Amino acid sequence: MPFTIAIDGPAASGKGTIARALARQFGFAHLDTGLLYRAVGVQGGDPVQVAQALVAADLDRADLRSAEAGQAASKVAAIPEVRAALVAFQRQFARQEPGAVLDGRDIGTVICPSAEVKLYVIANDETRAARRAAELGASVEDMLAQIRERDARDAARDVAPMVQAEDAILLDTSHLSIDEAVAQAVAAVQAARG
Ligand SMILES: Nc1ncnc2c1ncn2[C@@H]1O[C@H](COP(=O)(O)OP(=O)(O)OP(=O)(O)O)[C@@H](O)[C@H]1O
Ligand SMILES: Nc1ccn([C@@H]2O[C@H](COP(=O)(O)O)[C@@H](O)[C@H]2O)c(=O)n1
Repeated sequence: MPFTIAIDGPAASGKGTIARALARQFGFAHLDTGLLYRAVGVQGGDPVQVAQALVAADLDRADLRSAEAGQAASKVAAIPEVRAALVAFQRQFARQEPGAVLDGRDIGTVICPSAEVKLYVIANDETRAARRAAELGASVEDMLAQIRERDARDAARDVAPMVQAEDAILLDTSHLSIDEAVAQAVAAVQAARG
């Protein structure tokens, strides 16, 4: 049986950093599911048709990490038919042996509700904005406004809103270095694996 790690949380909280580190540590595959919505958001045209036609190669576009792609993603992510079109791809990915790490907003609640480990990664708004600003070379004020707008939209949508799964472990990275955050996540996975 594949071992699945589901990591959710708001923008720039450190989900992807932790997910990549766990995948490396345990030899698992990793999917940053935000890339699916970013790829749909940047392509233009009818988002539902774009989502239905999405292939893995679409996730390799160089412009998907931009702040604009993030904003576009959170708008198309509120469309139920877009989300429905992307479910099979994510669940198929999660079925890999020996395991997979998926990070996003609804992995522990909707995509992989039976995941062996669920983490909900948070950090305070100012910390997240500062980290994202440093990453993208943008202003902290702009990033703060954008992540707040995105979080509000992601939490308020009717279908698969961003919410902590009841059985998810809360990991607040506000005052943790990357190494400290990863160490806590590794410990949670090791505890679950026995
Ligand atoms: N504990 C930490 N301490 C300092 N910087 C961190 C920490 N965790 C992550 N970062 C940095 O913060 C930025 C955002 O992290 P990351 O991309 O992992 O967040 P995310 O939650 O996956 O974001 P998104 O939801 O937008 O994909 C990156 O530049 C990353 O290197
Ligand atoms: N499982 C997911 C993953 C992402 N989204 C939406 O995509 C936006 C971009 O995601 P990042 O993780 O790359 O920041 C995000 O703001 C969500 O709107 C989603 O809905 N579900």
